Amino acid sequence: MPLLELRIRRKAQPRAGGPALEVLRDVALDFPPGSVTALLGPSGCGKTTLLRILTGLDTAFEGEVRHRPRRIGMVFQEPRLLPWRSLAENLRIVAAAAGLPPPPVEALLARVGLEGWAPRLPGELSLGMARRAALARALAVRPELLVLDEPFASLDAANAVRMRAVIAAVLAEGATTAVLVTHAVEDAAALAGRVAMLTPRPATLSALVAVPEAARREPAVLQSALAG
Ligand SMILES: Nc1ncnc2c1ncn2[C@@H]1O[C@H](COP(=O)(O)OP(=O)(O)OP(=O)(O)O)[C@@H](O)[C@H]1O
Repeated sequence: MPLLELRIRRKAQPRAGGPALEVLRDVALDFPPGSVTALLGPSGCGKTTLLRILTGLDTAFEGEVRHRPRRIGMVFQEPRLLPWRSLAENLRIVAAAAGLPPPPVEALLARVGLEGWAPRLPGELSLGMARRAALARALAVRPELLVLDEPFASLDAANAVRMRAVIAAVLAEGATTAVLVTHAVEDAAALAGRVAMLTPRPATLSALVAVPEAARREPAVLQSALAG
């Protein structure tokens, strides 16, 4: 995968009966192949909007995205699994849509701690399990780019720990370029190679720092690097 280049000059959201809301301004970011980037920023600053532009879900912006890969795996806060399809079918459908042969469903589900769940329906899963199923589905497209939007939001402590371990294992393989939106410096320190920090809206890039090795043990080190 060549260097993925994001160049947003301006992104505004139209608002009924009022001026458009300027969400992003002058955000230029390159994503080297195999890099893991955490996007940090205050609530509502435009992180999800940036992800939607990066992945091509939103094309109504001024700027361009160069070398967007063909196979992109996404995990949204809402798992968005097809409710009347088994987990196996949910995985097969995205792989087929990407023009891939049937994916190794059992192996993918085992990887996220859902062995034996292939024939079950999404409604039988807790939020934590559904989020992990959504990750298995994202992996079913053999993603060149993996996008994780607040993967730990609203999970109880046990499920968050489990999700962190699964994501850490996937990212450690280094097979994919990844972008992780999170509020937590601790998660950025544990999982990412670098952090892109956004300002309040209209969001622009305020810092881009490599995660210092010491921050893996002591996340406060990353906090100081971002502040400095
Ligand atoms: N479809 C839309 N129409 C109008 N406004 C929108 C739309 N989507 C997002 N917005 C607004 O754009 C701003 C940025 O939203 P976005 O979801 O990208 O922020 P965020 O940083 O991901 O937020 P959070 O951290 O709370 O998830 C917010 O003020 C939001 O209300």
